[in-house]
Amino acid sequence: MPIDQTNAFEAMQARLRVASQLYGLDDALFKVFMAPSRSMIVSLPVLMDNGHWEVFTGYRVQHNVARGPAKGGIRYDLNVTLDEVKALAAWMTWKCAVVDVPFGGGKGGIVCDPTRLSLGEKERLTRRYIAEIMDIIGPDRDVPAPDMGTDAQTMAWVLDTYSMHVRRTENAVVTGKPLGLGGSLGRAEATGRGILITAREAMQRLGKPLAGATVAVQGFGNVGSQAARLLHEAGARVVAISDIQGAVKNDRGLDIHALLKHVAEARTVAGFRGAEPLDPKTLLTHPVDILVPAASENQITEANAAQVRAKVIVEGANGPTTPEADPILLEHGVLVVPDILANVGGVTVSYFEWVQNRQGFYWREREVNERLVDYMTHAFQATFATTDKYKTNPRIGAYILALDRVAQAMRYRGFYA
Ligand SMILES: NC(=O)C1=CN([C@@H]2O[C@H](COP(=O)(O)OP(=O)(O)OC[C@H]3O[C@@H](n4cnc5c(N)ncnc54)[C@H](O)[C@@H]3O)[C@@H](O)[C@H]2O)C=CC1
Ligand SMILES: O=C(O)CCC(=O)C(=O)O
Repeated sequence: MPIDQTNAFEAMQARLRVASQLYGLDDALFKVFMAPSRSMIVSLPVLMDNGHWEVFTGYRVQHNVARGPAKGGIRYDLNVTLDEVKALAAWMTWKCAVVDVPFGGGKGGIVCDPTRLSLGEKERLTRRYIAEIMDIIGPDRDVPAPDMGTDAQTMAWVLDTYSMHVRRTENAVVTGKPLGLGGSLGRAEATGRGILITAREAMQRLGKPLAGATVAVQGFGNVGSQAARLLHEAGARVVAISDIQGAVKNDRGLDIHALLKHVAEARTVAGFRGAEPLDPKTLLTHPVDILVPAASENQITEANAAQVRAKVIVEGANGPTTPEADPILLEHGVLVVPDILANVGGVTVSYFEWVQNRQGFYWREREVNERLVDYMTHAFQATFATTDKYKTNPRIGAYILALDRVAQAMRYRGFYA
């Protein structure tokens, strides 16, 4: 039966099906992996600044916890659906296994437009959400983190609300916190740093240096802005960037530090003086060596995949490529570093943050970054070794690597299928 290409959960299942068949996964485990182990839907009444009550819908999904507590971000966005959160939770299971950190997969979301909430409304919404999902989260159960529309301040409210309920300060309940509350050095830029690490590895596979390579980045939030900055600092030439409001280009290379200053004030890349405006629709097909989709799902589709001119795609976003686009990119010789490998930098440093909270001993930034390079280069090598072993593409290689590790944990725990 054809799948709905724009349904993120069906897109995850489609890749899982291919990987499971190639790997020879038994039917029972396949069925377990095809559905999340727990989905919670909560209704969140919030007193708005205008004196009226709004009722928001929130979700927390735990896909699999065989390897450890569920781990994954919280998304605030109007397009959040249960199926999207189920997909994001499953991707967290696979990511944590690919990079071999001892977590399962979880994710949360609230249907809201965070740009239209005041700080106070956002705080009340976050606190109500955490109070509602209180029973299923915790340092040994499920550890949230930031995702689209949430940030370190949101995580501070998560920590505080949870701590008020358990009547002690529990900073390991959430990661991506401010530094002064037990956050880790390096977490804010970790997903971007992971993109730098995997982009360098991918270019090396093509026998090309990263320095001098041209780059286009879709999305200039937490992930896209840090990826652009770090790639720029590593000597790559970032020539095009877009966000939800517009896009800019400069063939000689954008000055990313100046662009960051502009965005801090203007809240968009549009209007940046050191660049020309670009039609945002053409960002993904801009002629570059490396394309970094770092915005949202379903951006590279059957409709535009053949026009992609990049040699390498490093998927900063979760699920930016639809299943139908995969074979088209492959046919055109584009090397895709899949999301469940390319964007694991965030969860890896979240793991380091959780370890530091539990140790009560904090690491230097250099130690965090060196460990991140170590974890991610291992994950990259293991993914490509699996890809070669199964004669498949890197996305399916990453799924096979992950499901092998999760299946092994399931069997150790007594799931003898
Ligand atoms: N924050 C994190 O640590 C991690 C985030 N991710 C994924 O990375 C992606 C981005 O997340 P964040 O940077 O945290 O979100 P964010 O909310 O900080 O930034 C999102 C950016 O994408 C832009 N954007 C949204 N739709 C767009 C479109 N259609 N075209 C161009 N730009 C668009 C927004 O304007 C904004 O600049 C998401 O898929 C998220 O799940 C993955 C791993 C970790
Ligand atoms: O840092 C984390 O725990 C998870 C971040 C996240 O939501 C993701 O990797 O998609």
